[in-house]
Amino acid sequence: MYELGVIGLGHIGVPIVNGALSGKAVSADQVILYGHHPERLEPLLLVGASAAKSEIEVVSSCHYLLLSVKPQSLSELLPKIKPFLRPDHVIISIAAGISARYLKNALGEDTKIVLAMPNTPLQLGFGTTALSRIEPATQDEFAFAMRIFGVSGTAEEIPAELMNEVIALNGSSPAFFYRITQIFADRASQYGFDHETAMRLICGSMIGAAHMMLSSGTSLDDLIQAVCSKGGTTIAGLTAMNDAHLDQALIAGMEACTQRAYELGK
Ligand SMILES: NC(=O)C1=CN([C@@H]2O[C@H](COP(=O)(O)OP(=O)(O)OC[C@H]3O[C@@H](n4cnc5c(N)ncnc54)[C@H](OP(=O)(O)O)[C@@H]3O)[C@@H](O)[C@H]2O)C=CC1
Ligand SMILES: O=C(O)[C@@H]1CCC=N1
Repeated sequence: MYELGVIGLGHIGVPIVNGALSGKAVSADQVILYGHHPERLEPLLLVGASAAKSEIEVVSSCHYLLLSVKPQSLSELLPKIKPFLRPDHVIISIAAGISARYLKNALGEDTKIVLAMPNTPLQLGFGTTALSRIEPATQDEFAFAMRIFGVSGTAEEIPAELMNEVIALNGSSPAFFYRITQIFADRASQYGFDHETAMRLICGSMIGAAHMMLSSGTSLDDLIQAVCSKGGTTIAGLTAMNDAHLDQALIAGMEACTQRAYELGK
């Protein structure tokens, strides 16, 4: 019996397994994998994980089952695996919008579930994952899931009712931040900066600002004030951004992200 089985090894599945192995949350000989693209599994097999020939083989031979397929693939996958589930199985689902109710309707009322929303920076050890324990999964089982993600960054327990809303905060937000950075970088290149220099300056400022927000003990208002010299450049920039409806653009993005999660879970 393997401790961790994984079905679906794509953009996020592979880095989750990589991180869990290198962070020693689970040992490679305790991991069995099944994905549609065998070449993506190869680096994981080289370090000692096992490959299954089917979804059923994974389910039949693991305790924790990480589902990292797209939400749209679950309607086909869940009925396939249901006959092979045992009461001790713990399903760890990272599928955006897929609630515990959806999973229990498909797999059975007593299914042990952990919902998790990770993000891709976990591939560099800077992930932030939000997790929720669903009864009857035990605290020890939840702790295992927390470790799987926590070794690749940080892991936070959140209420299950907020799993869709958290996607805008961590799951999808890296892409929002990349897009904002792209806008800054494109403008910087028009000013004459080479791309690499601009990226170092912009991203370095983002990292510095993030540290200030998390560790300086100063409120967001006071941090903003400290940058805004009276009559200076920052207040001019912020005023123009506010006049161009920055708040509305970002809030609309968050709302569309959350709305899509609810649609995917129907
Ligand atoms: N990408 C991200 O940043 C994040 C993604 N998520 C969630 O993670 C999940 C995966 O997303 P992502 O990695 O981006 O998607 P990908 O499409 O990159 O990966 C999913 C993989 O699962 C494969 N797959 C589908 N059905 C099966 C099956 N029955 N057996 C084995 N493999 C299967 C797909 O193969 P095929 O190519 O044939 O479809 C694909 O390779 C989604 O539910 C998403 O909501 C959560 C947080 C962040
Ligand atoms: O875009 C998506 O649907 C997934 C979920 C969060 C990040 N990527």
